[in-house]
Amino acid sequence: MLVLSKPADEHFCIVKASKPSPIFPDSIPLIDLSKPASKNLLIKACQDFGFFKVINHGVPTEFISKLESKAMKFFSLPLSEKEKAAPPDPFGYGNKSIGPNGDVGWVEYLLLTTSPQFNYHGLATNIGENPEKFRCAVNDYVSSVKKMACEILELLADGLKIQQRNVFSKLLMDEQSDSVFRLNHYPPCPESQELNGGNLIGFGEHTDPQIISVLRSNNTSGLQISLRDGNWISVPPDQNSFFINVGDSLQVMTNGRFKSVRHRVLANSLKSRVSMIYFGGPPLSEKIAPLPSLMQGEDSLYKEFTWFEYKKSAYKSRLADNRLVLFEKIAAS
Ligand SMILES: C=C1C[C@]23C[C@@]1(O)CC[C@H]2[C@@]12CC[C@H](O)[C@@](C)(C(=O)O1)[C@H]2[C@@H]3C(=O)O
Ligand SMILES: O=C(O)CCC(=O)C(=O)O
Ligand SMILES: [Fe+2]
Repeated sequence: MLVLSKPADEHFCIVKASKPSPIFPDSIPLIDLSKPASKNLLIKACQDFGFFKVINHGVPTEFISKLESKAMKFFSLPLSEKEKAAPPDPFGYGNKSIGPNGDVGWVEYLLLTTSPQFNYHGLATNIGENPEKFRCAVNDYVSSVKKMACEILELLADGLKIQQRNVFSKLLMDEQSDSVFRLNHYPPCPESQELNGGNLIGFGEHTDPQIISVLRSNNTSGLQISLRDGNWISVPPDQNSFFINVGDSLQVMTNGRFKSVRHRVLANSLKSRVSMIYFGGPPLSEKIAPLPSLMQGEDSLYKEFTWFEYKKSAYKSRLADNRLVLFEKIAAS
């Protein structure tokens, strides 16, 4: 449970929506991974939105429900217990505070690395149940979701007519891949309804810095994506599907052809939301640059940098900052 000393709106950011955010279920691209023709739809979705929903994804329901119930069990522990796995520096339990630079939201979370070298010491002992079982549930889920993410990345490489089909997926498959896994819990916030047309922020607007993010939530709404015109649209929840975000690194590798999507989560006044997100990232030493085969006749829009450099810079930024700006080449006038 989140415990507050003052009313929620004095702690958190309220976003004013002049009119209720539209829900456009039909406009969110839907990709059926069992259909080979999905390739072209995928490319279009990454160009137009940087966001889409996948069905027939092959992730066993059992892995999803097992991990979700373990996550719920963890989040329902007394705060003093959960805090034994805190602070998130960067991995561990976090509550209201997101990142090191003052961002806050109506959320509590567990942030974990997917690295096999990571031992759950100090974290798992405080996870509220058998640490080995928890670790297994995370590993089963993450391996399966990573496989799906790699399939999507290979379809994308194909769709872009890149010869090396695994040009993106190999970065997630690399032993040194710097990928992250996050469990978020947004408790219901009854005050959120009384905020005079405003909405309490659960997770503030941002783009994900990695290559690709795979998000699954329970059946509670809250996720919104920003369209190119700046309008926010609500994403209807669907616990049987996955939502995919293009991350900043994939935007750079495609020289801006694919767009990393700005998104946020609003607190729900009645229901609690639980989400599980896999952030597929490259090894720290990997150079993030537009692929030469996508650049025929084009100049790179970005300066050269490694994932380590980008991550270091991202972790100095606020959630809502446009982190890529610092890495853009200034266009010659
Ligand atoms: C404020 C921050 C939190 C964040 C690191 C950052 O400095 C900027 C990006 C944030 C983000 C967004 C996507 C993922 O949830 C995350 C784990 C990531 O890699 O970048 C978070 C970071 C975090 O919560 O530590
Ligand atoms: O919890 C969610 O649904 C999304 C959270 C998110 O965008 C993130 O953790 O980067
Ligand atoms: Fe995100």
